[in-house]
Amino acid sequence: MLAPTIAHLSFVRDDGQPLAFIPGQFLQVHFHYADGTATKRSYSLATLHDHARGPGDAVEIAVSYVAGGAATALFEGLEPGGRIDASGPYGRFCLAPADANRRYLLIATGTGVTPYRAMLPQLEALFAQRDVSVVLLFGARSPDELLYGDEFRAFADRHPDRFRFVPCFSRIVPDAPHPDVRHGYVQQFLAEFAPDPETDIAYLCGNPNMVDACFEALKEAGLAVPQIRREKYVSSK
Ligand SMILES: Cc1cc2nc3c(=O)[nH]c(=O)nc-3n(C[C@H](O)[C@H](O)[C@H](O)COP(=O)(O)OP(=O)(O)OC[C@H]3O[C@@H](n4cnc5c(N)ncnc54)[C@H](O)[C@@H]3O)c2cc1C
Repeated sequence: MLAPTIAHLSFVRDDGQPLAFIPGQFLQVHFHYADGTATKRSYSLATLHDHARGPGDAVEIAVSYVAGGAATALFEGLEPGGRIDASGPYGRFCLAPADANRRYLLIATGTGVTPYRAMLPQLEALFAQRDVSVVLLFGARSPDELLYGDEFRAFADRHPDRFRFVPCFSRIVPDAPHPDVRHGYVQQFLAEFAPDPETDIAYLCGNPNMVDACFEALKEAGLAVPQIRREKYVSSK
């Protein structure tokens, strides 16, 4: 468990092949409702590619349990070694290396942060190539819901001039928080980072209300729509 109601699940393909994907993409899990109707749900790939080893990694996702949810029931019933059907990768919520931006504003709530975990090795490679910095604003209710928080903090400590990790807790703030911790919703703190159409590209991922609120705030700050990339976690049922 990554958090009280969020599981990190790791799979391998039946055929033993790696799943080639671009960080930011998702896969779709296929299953049936009790009446036999086919359905599917999407999950962002959280896998950290090890560039030295190549794309031979497990297929990792973070699943937030939704009360009464059909896919939630599927995952809850899954034993270690159990199998699911999935297809992918899909999606274009990916860093575009050709972008000439100087800063990425990466914004997420909940499991919406998983694409950014997958992007860390790519960002590290980018830091070596050009003068680019990153601010990761991550909204969670409480410290125990800060998924992969230790990994993001360690990455920020390794790249203090390039990567800022700003956890925003809406309900419970930790005792003796890191100076970058904020109390409130992510959209409340966007202005603090002075979004700038001359330098920035923003990525928004997770809760649809958060994505819409940040999208509007970034447009007001002058960013053009192509500078604001969005992935809304809506159920595809
Ligand atoms: C591109 C994309 C990527 C996604 N990536 C992830 C991911 O990495 N991890 C992840 O956990 N989810 C992710 N989602 C959401 C995921 O696909 C499912 O929608 C979610 O897991 C709920 O599925 P379910 O079958 O359990 O619930 P459903 O049977 O679809 O819904 C049950 C009830 O819960 C409500 N509901 C659905 N989702 C939520 C929610 N998030 N919060 C509160 N109520 C809800 C529904 O309106 C419905 O009333 C992603 C969605 C998209 C479109």
